[in-house]
Amino acid sequence: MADDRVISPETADAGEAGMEKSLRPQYLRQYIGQDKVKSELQVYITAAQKREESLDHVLLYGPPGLGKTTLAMVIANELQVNIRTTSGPAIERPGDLVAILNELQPGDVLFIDEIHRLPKIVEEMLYSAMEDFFVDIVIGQGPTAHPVHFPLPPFTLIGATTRAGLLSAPLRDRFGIVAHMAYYNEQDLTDIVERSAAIFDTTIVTEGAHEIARRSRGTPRVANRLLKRIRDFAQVAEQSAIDLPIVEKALRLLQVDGRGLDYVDQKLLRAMIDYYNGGPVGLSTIAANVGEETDTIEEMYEPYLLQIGFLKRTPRGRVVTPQAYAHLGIPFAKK
Ligand SMILES: Nc1ncnc2c1ncn2[C@@H]1O[C@H](COP(=O)(O)OP(=O)(O)OP(=O)(O)O)[C@@H](O)[C@H]1O
Ligand SMILES: [Mg+2]
Repeated sequence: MADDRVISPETADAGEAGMEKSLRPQYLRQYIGQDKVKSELQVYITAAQKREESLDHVLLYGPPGLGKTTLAMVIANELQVNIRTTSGPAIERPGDLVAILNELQPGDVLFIDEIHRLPKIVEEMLYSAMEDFFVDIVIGQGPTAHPVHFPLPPFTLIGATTRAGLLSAPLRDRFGIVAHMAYYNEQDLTDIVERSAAIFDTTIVTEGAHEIARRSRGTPRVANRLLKRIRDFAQVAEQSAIDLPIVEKALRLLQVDGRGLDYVDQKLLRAMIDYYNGGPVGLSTIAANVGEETDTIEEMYEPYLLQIGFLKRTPRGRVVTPQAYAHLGIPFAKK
């Protein structure tokens, strides 16, 4: 069910992945928002360049679609080095990691997406690679097996994760730079929509861009996807520019409400209100009610609802807030 949601923060398909590539900013100055992360990175990048050293390892964490992969590529561009991209689940054995590390040139960036999903033995091998730029591997089997010390060029590991909490302490501690990606504010998202529209060669009025921003759940990936859908609506309506009425009409048809909630969010909140008087309700109960996995609720639906203050976490479970009642037009009775 989650896959067909227009406001899902995850990449939908290969077509969307291609579109994202064309929309990716290349340099820090084109990267909109995340000002704190950007200004810190700028300092570290400049310092590393002055010392002619590799940049410290960087951990990027935050919800899906906020620009972690994009930022990793931007960092490599700023450093003027190559980037090698892989992901935690793709590196199955220590040998896979050695093969990747072996290809790195001094100063290169190795980007490991979903780094919390690295197999344990691979992760342990990464410790010495990160800290002292070597790995010890065993070559051969049985009586002929012998350890080999394998020096590596200095490199920068950039790890990305949506779940920093799932990272082991030894791994987390080896990142000199830890950057928390925050949800984007409306102004930054408006700028992102306007920038993307320009790349698509589409005219959009600022009120239209702002309306898309308001309903994008603080997430550039969602903003770009909504823009693309709305652009189709405008095209079919033979409208040369995207204005506010066409944005509103399209989002009504796409069932994305004024705060960016869709039918699943609404169903989730309403089930909590109708059956549990607004909570507290346990995560597994909520999941059963909307027919989703608990992980999906925790990673994809809940963060935004918590962020905008529609849900609250308490020791006894999740609670629907008065703001959510107001948004849904349901009278809130104090308990
Ligand atoms: N700061 C930004 N400025 C402009 N566009 C951005 C920015 N951040 C992200 N985007 C756009 O949003 C899309 C999604 O970004 P990206 O793939 O980097 O997210 P992510 O955090 O890696 O997501 P995931 O957790 O799913 O891997 C990209 O196509 C990019 O164009
Ligand atoms: Mg990514």
